[in-house]
Amino acid sequence: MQLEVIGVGGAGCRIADAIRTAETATRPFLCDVFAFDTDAQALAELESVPDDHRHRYGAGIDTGLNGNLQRGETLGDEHVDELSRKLDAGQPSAADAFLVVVGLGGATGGGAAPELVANLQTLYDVPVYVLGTLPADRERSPDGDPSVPTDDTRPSGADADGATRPLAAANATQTLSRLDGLANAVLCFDNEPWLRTGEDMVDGRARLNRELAARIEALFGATAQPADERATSAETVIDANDIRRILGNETALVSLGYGTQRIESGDDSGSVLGFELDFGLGLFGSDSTVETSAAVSAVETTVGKAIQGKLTLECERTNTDRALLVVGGPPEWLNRTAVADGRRRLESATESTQTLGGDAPRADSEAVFALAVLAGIEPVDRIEQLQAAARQSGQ
Ligand SMILES: Nc1nc2c(ncn2[C@@H]2O[C@H](COP(=O)(O)OP(=O)(O)OP(=O)(O)O)[C@@H](O)[C@H]2O)c(=O)[nH]1
Repeated sequence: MQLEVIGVGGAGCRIADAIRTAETATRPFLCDVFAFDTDAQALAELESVPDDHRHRYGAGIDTGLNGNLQRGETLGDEHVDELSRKLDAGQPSAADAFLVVVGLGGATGGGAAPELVANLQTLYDVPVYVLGTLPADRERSPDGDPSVPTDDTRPSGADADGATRPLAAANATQTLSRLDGLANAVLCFDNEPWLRTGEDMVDGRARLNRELAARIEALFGATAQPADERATSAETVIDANDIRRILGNETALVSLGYGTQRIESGDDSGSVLGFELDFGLGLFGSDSTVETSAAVSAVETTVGKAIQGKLTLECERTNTDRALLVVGGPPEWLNRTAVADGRRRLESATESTQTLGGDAPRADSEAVFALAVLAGIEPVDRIEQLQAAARQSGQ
């Protein structure tokens, strides 16, 4: 499966950048990655999006819209054709799906995303997903930078008690409601629980973006054709149709769970943990075998973390309509029975009757991972909290 990623606004572009960095040469899953922003400086600071795939729009706006969603929507409306045309610098028609990435609390990304999603839906015959971050409670400015003063012309103010800043909350709920019926699904990442105590968005965002990018790579990378034709094929392949079936096409909210465990391949003394010694065949070559108990335990542990650990958006697991489990890692660690048990465990945790599972062998990896996709998770407390914060601000 080939994914076309389009970041819009500061958060969207940084996360798109992190996704491109997370892609591995052995499992390419990205068609193109584009970054669109009104903020020239933020675009210049990206690391992996090619220069000719970065585009600044909105003449006369130098440092973003500072949370003014109305302006963002107007700009999105005015520039949507220009942004869509920019995609022709890549290969959008080869994409199996689009992923439009935005920080939902902002104005540039939130303002343009619904227009862009609607336009992509008319131009291409593949699903258009949104990956959106929810604003953190501790934010004091729309881009998460506490040093940026609040714009007094805007209808909001920082909450003394630390509750979600009403403007960011109002922007997020308004953009989510505009996306309803346009995006095939909205994958959510709630910034607040991922920040550490005392950490603000600017300090924490690179780490958060890496966490999120690892999950996106685990999901869409599982569908990639390995670059090396000799690579081990999956027992149960996950393809674009499976992803389409699970994410759906009714703007379901989606949360991702993830667990990973480094595998012990050896230590200085030459003894081997987890591996049965196989001197004749080369200790760590592809002929290495793994103790069944070690493989089963690694799969069980990562699946447990993916299902019961911290999600990108906390929700009642039993509310899930559809679910998918991907278990990946070196092929000799992907114990078939344990992977099948993991899928059943996800099915029972979510009580979903539509649960798929598959494996993603990665000969070059030193970890086993599990990714759980929970789709159709509404109602979600956190979204209701943001709606309440938005109402409180009269937005
Ligand atoms: N996870 C994550 N969230 C971010 C990041 N940067 C900002 N955010 C969040 O995204 C929201 C929107 O910020 P931006 O993306 O900078 O806003 P924008 O779309 O550029 O809009 P304006 O700055 O208002 O023009 C903020 O309220 C934060 O919640 C980031 O790099 N990673």
